Amino acid sequence: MASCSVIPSASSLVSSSLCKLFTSRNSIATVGLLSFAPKSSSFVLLSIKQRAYHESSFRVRSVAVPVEDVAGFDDMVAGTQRKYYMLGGKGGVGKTSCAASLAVKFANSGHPTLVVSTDPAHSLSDSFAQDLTGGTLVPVEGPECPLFALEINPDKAREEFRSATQKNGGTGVKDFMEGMGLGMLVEQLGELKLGELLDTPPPGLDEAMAIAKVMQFLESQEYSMFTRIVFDTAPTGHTLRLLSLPDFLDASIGKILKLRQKITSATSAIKSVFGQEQTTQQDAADKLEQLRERMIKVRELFRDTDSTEFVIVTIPTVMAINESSRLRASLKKENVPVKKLVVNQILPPSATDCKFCAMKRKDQSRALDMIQNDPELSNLTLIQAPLVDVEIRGVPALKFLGDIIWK
Ligand SMILES: Nc1ncnc2c1ncn2[C@@H]1O[C@H](COP(=O)(O)OP(=O)(O)OP(=O)(O)O)[C@@H](O)[C@H]1O
Repeated sequence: MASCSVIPSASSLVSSSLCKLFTSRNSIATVGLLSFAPKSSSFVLLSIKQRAYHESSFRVRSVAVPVEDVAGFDDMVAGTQRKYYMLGGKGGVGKTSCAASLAVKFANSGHPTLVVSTDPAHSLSDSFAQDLTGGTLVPVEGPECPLFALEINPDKAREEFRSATQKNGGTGVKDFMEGMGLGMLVEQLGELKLGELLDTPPPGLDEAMAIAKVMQFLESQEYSMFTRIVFDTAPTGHTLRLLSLPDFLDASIGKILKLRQKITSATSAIKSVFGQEQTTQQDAADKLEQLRERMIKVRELFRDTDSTEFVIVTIPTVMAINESSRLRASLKKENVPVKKLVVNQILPPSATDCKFCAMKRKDQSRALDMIQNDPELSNLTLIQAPLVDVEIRGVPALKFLGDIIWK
């Protein structure tokens, strides 16, 4: 009977690829093993073994895959000037695992590092197996240099926008325009799409606000120690909307503010009579201006080739590769620097293959060929990451994955 290579036999374990997960005395470790049931032709979760350990450590079985491609980690780690890495791609391909493993690797290489999730569906806490929620910087236990994590709450960011654009909890364009002292112009401003902008904040805004918030944090002295910032971004669709958002906001807000300026200067004598109201209007205008400036900073950050790199993460399937190709094309159009493509969850090589694995491997190999022939992807540095047989959770497991991917 063909054996399934996803479960390496004991003899195939290579000592250098063993990962030690440190657990406290008598702790419970859960190890999930994937196996193949030839008769049912499906993967089954063979066993979830709960083991009580008296030792202070245990070993996770893992596959040894030769990684020929080099990620250029020496370049990534060189220098102490601050660098930003944004990891993005299709949903579920392993963005969080790759981002968290990169952050651990940076921290273990001497860089005080911050890893940030701007994905509305956060999974950093799950990935690090620590509670990182709360919207503030939380220290991650384990790495040699300080590693902090931050899960930005997109609802809060959205709320901030609403409060900046809506006066006294009111809704709608009219309230807002009145709040800005522009009530009389509501009818004439249809072409600015203000309704869309103010009532339903544009998609991508929460992500942009989240990134802006991080940059705000980083400007303060308190956070100046971080030399590497790793972003675990939301799936492709959000990223694309995020990229086009600053221009949209810049244009819309810019027009509103210019208009307001004109009217304010023309009627300043009358306005000064309403001292209090003018202050409120000024507050609203200041907040909008601040938002516009932040969005411009986000746009600049994404395009700064000296300090920023966007890393695309994918899996070897036709759908994921097609999406990555479109993402790369959009990033190129927006002048966002991309050099690397991580192809995650590649089946490890095997001398003996079950039918399912053989088919799967063929399929993956076809998908990998697609990358070689894709005009958007073929010139990127290809980093191949294996599918490992346990879920990547916790710092030791992330270190293990990071040492395979980031070389
Ligand atoms: N190389 C790998 N080998 C085995 N499992 C993996 C690997 N990479 C990721 N996984 C697992 O795949 C699942 C999804 O990974 P992850 O959360 O990193 O993806 P994601 O792209 O961030 O997802 P989302 O788009 O939902 O945020 C997780 O259970 C993770 O442990």
